[in-house]
Amino acid sequence: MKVIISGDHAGMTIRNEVKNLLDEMGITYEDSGCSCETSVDYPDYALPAAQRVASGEFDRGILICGTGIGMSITANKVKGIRCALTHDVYSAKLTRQHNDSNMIAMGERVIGPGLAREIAKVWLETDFDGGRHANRIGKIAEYEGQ
Ligand SMILES: O=C(CO)[C@H](O)[C@H](O)[C@H](O)COP(=O)(O)O
Repeated sequence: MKVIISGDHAGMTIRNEVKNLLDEMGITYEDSGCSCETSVDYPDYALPAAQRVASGEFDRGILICGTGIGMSITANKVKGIRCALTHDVYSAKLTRQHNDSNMIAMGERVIGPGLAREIAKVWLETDFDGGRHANRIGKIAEYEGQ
């Protein structure tokens, strides 16, 4: 699995924590987030990351900012992206099983690095259930014109 991780100036600590996790799990990743000496605009980081997941260059994407909300809104504008805002482990698991989410977003002003790591871990390890959920995702794709 290849993962792209990105984020703005408000998510540096969690971004680094998740990168440690990816290293420990032996997962190949690219960090396309800001270097963040100054304040930046999250769409400039969320959009390219989402496009690179949608194109198939990366299998999954993880976005980190202050709340996760702006980055998830942005990523979901890209055709083929199912980005879930996840601040608990249960949702992280279910969004893989039911939504086949290919991206998640988390907010460093909402949760701490320990929880973010657990969320990312379960999300990376959980498979899509398919079945009735595939039909539902198919309806989203149909709307997108895929
Ligand atoms: O929603 C957001 C991006 O997805 C964020 O929470 C931003 O990180 C946040 O808006 C940045 O706020 P700041 O006051 O400019 O640091």
